[in-house]
Amino acid sequence: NDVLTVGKEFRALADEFIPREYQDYYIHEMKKIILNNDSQFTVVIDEYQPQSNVQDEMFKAVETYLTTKVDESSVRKINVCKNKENLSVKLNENEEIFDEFDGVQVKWSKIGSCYELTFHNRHRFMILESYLPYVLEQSNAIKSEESGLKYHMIDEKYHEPKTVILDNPMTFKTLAIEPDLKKSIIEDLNNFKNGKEYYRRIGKAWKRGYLIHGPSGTGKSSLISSIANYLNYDVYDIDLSNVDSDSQLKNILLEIPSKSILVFEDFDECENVQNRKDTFSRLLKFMDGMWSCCGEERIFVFTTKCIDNVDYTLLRPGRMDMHIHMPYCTFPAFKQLAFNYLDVEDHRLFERIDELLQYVNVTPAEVAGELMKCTRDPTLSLERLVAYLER
Ligand SMILES: Nc1ncnc2c1ncn2[C@@H]1O[C@H](COP(=O)(O)OP(=O)(O)OP(=O)(O)O)[C@@H](O)[C@H]1O
Repeated sequence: NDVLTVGKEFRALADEFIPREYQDYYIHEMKKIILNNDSQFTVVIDEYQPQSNVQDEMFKAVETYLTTKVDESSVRKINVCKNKENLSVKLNENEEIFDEFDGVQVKWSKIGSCYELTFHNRHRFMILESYLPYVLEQSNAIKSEESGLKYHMIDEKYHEPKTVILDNPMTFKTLAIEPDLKKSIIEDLNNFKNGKEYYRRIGKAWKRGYLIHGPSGTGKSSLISSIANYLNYDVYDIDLSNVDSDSQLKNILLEIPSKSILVFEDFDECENVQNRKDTFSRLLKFMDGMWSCCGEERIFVFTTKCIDNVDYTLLRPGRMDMHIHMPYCTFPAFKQLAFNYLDVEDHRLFERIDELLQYVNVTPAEVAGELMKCTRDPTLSLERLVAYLER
């Protein structure tokens, strides 16, 4: 209607001022301008979250996604940057990239420190509901394909985390624990992974807390690697003993992206007891409070060698979603290790080993160590293990 009204007024003016032969051309062009302005919709994605210096997840995702879309031949200038392992091409300021999704054309441009996404108004719903989630998904896929899972160590005053590729092949297939326990952990992870709607409905942050306890060598770290490999999440190992202020802790936790496992290993073994208690109570407040809503899809893992050392506040119902006890080696766990290391599913010595494991406290790490000594001769290897257990 607006276009029609303006069009009529324009024709009246045109009759007066524009020669007849040019009138149709001008009216046509003007309608195009009005329609264009009226029908374009722009989504702006800022680099930083409001009032903070934390880089926005969506911004990072767009940046990663667009590296695969930059057509070097069509832009005037490109930024090539070394991003840890590889070179990547970035969209330069004021350049544009066109993309197509489901038959819909969209335009990305970099304006200052923002990305702008422009498309026809009538696709607004589809872009917000499908295209942007698709960009996020693609960027996650690109990231994990590019580099594999990462292990980040965060300590000492948190400047830059030290990052290495998580190259631990431990999975739930090779992890030696009681089959029922394994099953219940996998079920819990599946429920968590598919629980977005559920967490939203019950009004809780989409996170899960595991307390893993057991003596050294029972596989606490191996379990964490299995979880990371299963969910395809990066691991952030956080040393609480070096975090000494509220804002430092908040910054650490806010910087960690979603789809991450935050590990607080041996959190009860900090030398400075007071420091540990303070940081720990802040962490619990953070987990309970509004800050925990800032990042989604996060798993918090606390490990300890001795649950008796753990403060009651952490054990209270509702704090940790699951307490996982990693025991000394049981017979089913041994069978898994024998299969992993010797490729043996049954053997005449298994009965004796089963008997011995009922009263010998030996860790899976020790059993694995014994089995590894002679993998080419399973019988000899098992005989050595029997001798070790008897000793
Ligand atoms: N349950 C297990 N299943 C398979 N391998 C295991 C298991 N437990 C230990 N191992 C083997 O022993 C090694 C050491 O175990 P791991 O580091 O996971 O134990 P941990 O409980 O985290 O020990 P710590 O408390 O000293 O950190 C692992 O790399 C793995 O090879």
